[in-house]
Amino acid sequence: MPKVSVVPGGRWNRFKTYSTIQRTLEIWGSVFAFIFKASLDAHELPAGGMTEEKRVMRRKVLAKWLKESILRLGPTFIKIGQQFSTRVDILPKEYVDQLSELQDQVPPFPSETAVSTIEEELGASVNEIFERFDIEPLAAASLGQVHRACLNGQEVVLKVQRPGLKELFDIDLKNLRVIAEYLQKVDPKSDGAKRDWVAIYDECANVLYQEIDYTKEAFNAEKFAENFKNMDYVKVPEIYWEYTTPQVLTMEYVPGIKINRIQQIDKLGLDRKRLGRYAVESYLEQILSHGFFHADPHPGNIAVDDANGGRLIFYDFGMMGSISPNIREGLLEVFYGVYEKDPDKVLQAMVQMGVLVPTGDMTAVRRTAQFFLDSFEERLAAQRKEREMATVEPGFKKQLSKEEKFEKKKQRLAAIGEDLLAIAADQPFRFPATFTFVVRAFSVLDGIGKGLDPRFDITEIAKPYAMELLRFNEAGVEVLVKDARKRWDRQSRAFYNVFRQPDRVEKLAQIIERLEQGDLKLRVRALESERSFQRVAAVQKTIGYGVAAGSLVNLATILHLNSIRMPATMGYCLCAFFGLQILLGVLKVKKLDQQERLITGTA
Ligand SMILES: Nc1ncnc2c1ncn2[C@@H]1O[C@H](COP(=O)(O)OP(=O)(O)OP(=O)(O)O)[C@@H](O)[C@H]1O
Repeated sequence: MPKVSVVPGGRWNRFKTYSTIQRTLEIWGSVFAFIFKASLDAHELPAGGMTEEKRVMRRKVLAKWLKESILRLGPTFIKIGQQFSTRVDILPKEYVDQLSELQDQVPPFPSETAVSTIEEELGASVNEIFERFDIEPLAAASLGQVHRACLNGQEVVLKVQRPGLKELFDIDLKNLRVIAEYLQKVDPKSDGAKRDWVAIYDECANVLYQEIDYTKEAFNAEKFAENFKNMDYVKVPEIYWEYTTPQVLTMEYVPGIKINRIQQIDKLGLDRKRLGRYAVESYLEQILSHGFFHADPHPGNIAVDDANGGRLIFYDFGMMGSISPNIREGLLEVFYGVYEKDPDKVLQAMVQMGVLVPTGDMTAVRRTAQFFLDSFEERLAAQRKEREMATVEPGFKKQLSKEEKFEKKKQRLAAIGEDLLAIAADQPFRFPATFTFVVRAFSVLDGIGKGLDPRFDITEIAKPYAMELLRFNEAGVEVLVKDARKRWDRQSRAFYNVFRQPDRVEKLAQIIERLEQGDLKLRVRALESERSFQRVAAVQKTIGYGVAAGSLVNLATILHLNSIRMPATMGYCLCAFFGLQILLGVLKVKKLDQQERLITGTA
């Protein structure tokens, strides 16, 4: 049996060696415990009946348990958990919140192990290489730890990887692949491109293996630094390539104050508002101009110092995102569409980017886009008003009561509920992983910005900056030229149409004639009936599973009574499988009923 050496720390750290079987059992133990807890939550009715609040509370408790299990299971799961903490498209909010806390909670490993890794990788003793080497680590992280040293008179830091990671990843990922394949089969949303668990697994595995090669991180850091070479408000530590290997990364020591340490930033006398603006602008620059962005901007990875009147220091380039030029152009087009409050422009850009797949019924999508553009505008106006009030009357903040919030939510749902359900049924949106990282980056930035300046408004900073990019950046100019061309085409078409009116009347008459003759058919979409059919199908399927489970339990019992053990056990197992399907079916029907109640306003 292959043995893997794992370092001390949590449960995964307790043993020096780990067998594949032990590790597999540990992983599956946690998986089954999670399934058991989740099904208990789904079944057990709390006192006083189930309410949305109680459901959220149960999800919170389970999500917390999951986070703790992930920490017990160690690096592979922590890193995958961190990746999932961006997937608002896959996980409920409570899970996303808990998984976002998975940073920097990993214990360090013995410094002697770090020293022997450095000596093995660099081929000499630390005393020979460095004038000084700090045995006490500066920081510990999930995949490695950071030590300070002095090299040829320069202050440097060395990021040293935990030993045995590759072997641990190999075992863990084999097990995770089995889980992904199972989810692919049982998740009703995993058909086609809707939620491809195996593809998600492949993506996670790929990112993980990339992260344990520090030469890739060094390369990313240099590319990032090169992109920002003309902007002195961004600092990236310089790489010492001669002392960098896949497991040891040596770079310039750039101390700074973490961007969420407000008091310390104030002590340095830095302009917090300006730092918040820099953070947003640097991200717009990365996403819209460079197409290469830091995909993990948590406050541990961004610091500030007082050089050049206050600058941002970026650490950790293990997880970077790339955006192709056509997506960048598409994003600028979306932005331009939002700016112009034109839903067609926004949708067209989304189709071009492959985020929206035109389905038969695009009216629901268009109406929803219009609705969101209007409410976005409304929200901005309300915020503007609130700010104005706050200047006149310091401390003013309009707080909506719980009832008011609920009423607003109900009104919103009543306005577009039907369309949202149609979109949910057609599933025309595709959400590539890169986008989830972009969304996550901006939501983290929003948090960072609000910490720095309570009046921080990401949209206000983004608007003029993105408009500038639109005017001066190559992709932006392309967007404007395309738009001008489209406007010109529309105007010339309108001019041409003036002379084509008689033709059109003739065509209309022909269509009416064909309708009368039955050559043409109108397709009418009745969303209510579609939903009813969906419910009937779900009920029918569940009844089918019930019949199968009932027959199997009878058959297995007869076999068992006649001491035909093996087939009887198989019968019981199959019966349990069908039982699980019944449970999933019942949950699905319940969910459909709940949606229906929301939409008809009978909730
Ligand atoms: N060049 C540097 N100069 C000064 N401090 C540094 C430098 N690089 C890293 N650090 C410190 O070490 C900490 C951990 O570094 P880093 O985030 O790169 O590690 P990591 O293993 O990639 O972490 P994780 O993957 O968990 O985010 C940083 O938050 C920072 O405090």
